[in-house]
Amino acid sequence: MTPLLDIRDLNVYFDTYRALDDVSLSVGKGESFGLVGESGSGKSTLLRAVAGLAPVAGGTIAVEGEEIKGSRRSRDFHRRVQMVFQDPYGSLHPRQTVDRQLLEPLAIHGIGDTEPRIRRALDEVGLGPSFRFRFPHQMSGGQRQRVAIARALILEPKILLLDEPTSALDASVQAEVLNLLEQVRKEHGLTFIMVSHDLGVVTHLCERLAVMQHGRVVETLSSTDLAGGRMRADYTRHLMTASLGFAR
Ligand SMILES: Nc1ncnc2c1ncn2[C@@H]1O[C@H](COP(=O)(O)OP(=O)(O)OP(=O)(O)O)[C@@H](O)[C@H]1O
Repeated sequence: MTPLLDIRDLNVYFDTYRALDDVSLSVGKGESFGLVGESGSGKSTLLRAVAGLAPVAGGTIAVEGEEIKGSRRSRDFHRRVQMVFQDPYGSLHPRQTVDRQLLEPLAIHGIGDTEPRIRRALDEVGLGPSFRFRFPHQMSGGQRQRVAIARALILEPKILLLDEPTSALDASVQAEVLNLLEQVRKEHGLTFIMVSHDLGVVTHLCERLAVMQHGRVVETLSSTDLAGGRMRADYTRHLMTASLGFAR
């Protein structure tokens, strides 16, 4: 079966620094796939390269078997693939209401029925209509991230690229937002590729994961194998031992 997202031999350079070094991975439809690895290993760069936000020097990215060419992403790409960033304060416009921020993608894509869509999107992320005319600074971090998720979902994409979506939030709010993500994934049959430095979060939410080190994928394995200590690479074992609560 054609993978929903297929990445082959991807290379990204920042000047002469090789941030991604021949990275290959495939993610199937409806799968929840994690990216883990130490800081600077290239996890965010991989998501950003898929989204057209990092300079790809070589390799291919295909969505539903169709190769994505160049650095500019088409409207069609954005209907299929959306990204949620770590810091919703940075990703939301500070001087626009929630309503305006949800309307924008609909307007860009020429989608009508905006009223019910905006109401539904807010409802889906657990925010009532009273949030519609608030500005980002009038909401908590968790509520802002819910708006960012609503904005990503409003175009009904197939793939969500999640870059540490809860790491800027308090521990109690993190769990709520992770549960919300899991719920919307199941309801919409979405495919997730999620970066997290928290192995506990990744094994809980993702069925499979890739372990990255120095811009390379050192190992791809299932969460069950990771939790059961059935890894091949020493680095994966090291990462797991270093992750508090997973030491064995
Ligand atoms: N725009 C950029 N310009 C120059 N170097 C960059 C840029 N973005 C990332 N890098 C470098 O590429 C490497 C990989 O960064 P990346 O953000 O992908 O790591 P990461 O695994 O997501 O780390 P973290 O968990 O800390 O977010 C790092 O050495 C980083 O300094």
